[in-house]
Amino acid sequence: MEDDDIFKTCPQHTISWLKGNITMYKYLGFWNIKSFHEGTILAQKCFKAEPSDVLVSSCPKTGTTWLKALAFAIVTRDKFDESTTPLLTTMPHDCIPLLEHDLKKVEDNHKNSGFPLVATHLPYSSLPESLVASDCKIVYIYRNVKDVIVSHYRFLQEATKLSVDDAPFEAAFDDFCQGISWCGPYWDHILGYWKASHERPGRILFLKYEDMKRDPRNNVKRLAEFIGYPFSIEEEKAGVVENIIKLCSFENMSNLEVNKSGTHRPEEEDIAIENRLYFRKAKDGDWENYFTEEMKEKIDKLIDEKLSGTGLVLK
Ligand SMILES: Nc1ncnc2c1ncn2[C@@H]1O[C@H](COP(=O)(O)OS(=O)(=O)O)[C@@H](OP(=O)(O)O)[C@H]1O
Repeated sequence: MEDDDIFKTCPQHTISWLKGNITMYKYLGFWNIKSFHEGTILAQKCFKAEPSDVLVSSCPKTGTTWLKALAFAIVTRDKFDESTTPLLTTMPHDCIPLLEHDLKKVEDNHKNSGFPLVATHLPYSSLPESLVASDCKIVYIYRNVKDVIVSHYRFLQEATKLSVDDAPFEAAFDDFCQGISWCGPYWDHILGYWKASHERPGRILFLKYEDMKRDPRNNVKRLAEFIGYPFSIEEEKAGVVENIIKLCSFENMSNLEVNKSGTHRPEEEDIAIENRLYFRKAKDGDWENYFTEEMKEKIDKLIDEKLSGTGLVLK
């Protein structure tokens, strides 16, 4: 089937709380805008994984930007230090190519640079076959569902330049609960990777946003070790772990000029986003400022049902 025919026949949803500014399509079980689905199809057809690839994966609004910054700083620390790293002048999303959008850049890296990091928001079931069949390492970050709902809502509301009053949170919450969110259903996205991690132990590292905030040192060390760039004893003594944590901290990143005034993908009208929108509050529990008691009960019940027996906690 031609790509255009696929999108004529698959379910679509024009987001009412964004005044119809965004239409999402449900393809292979997950919601996204058309251009990212098209990029997915291309990656599925063409991408050939290399054993050295390290996939940095997430559902949007779960800590992707932070994880990308950390992974980039870890992998490039032999080349750059805190005063020379590209992270000072380039926003983290522009430091790691996105599989479903920047395939050519990923392929160039394979040929020319040996840079191992590849980012994706793809659900596990949509990953290109060669990647699933390979032994590439996958790092997956996730976050409590209530803060993801608020982060998702505020990001799209700001990106579409609507005021909070013009974009009712209740409708955004209802869509999310129906699974209609960027790369949603959120629970299915996580469960795909979670189940795969049990089928292939040692292949997928799960990092929880809240755990990383509570204990960045241990989690950054786990990350570095897992992706094959462990810190030496000398590096630890010299404070390299702490320096990377500080460099990638919300406080530091959100105050860099590039992240205050730059734009991500400025040349692409449909997805150009001001960098500052990727750095909002980074507070655990901001959901309490948005949720009614009823909403809290509804999402807790839904997540209990969806994750029952899996061992995952998303509250
Ligand atoms: N460095 C750092 N440390 C901790 N937290 C950070 C950092 N950078 C971004 N953020 C917060 O992450 C939330 C955005 O999630 P994502 O980066 O996954 O968004 S996206 O998928 O890339 O659009 C969003 O959370 P909310 O503030 O709750 O909306 C960002 O503020």
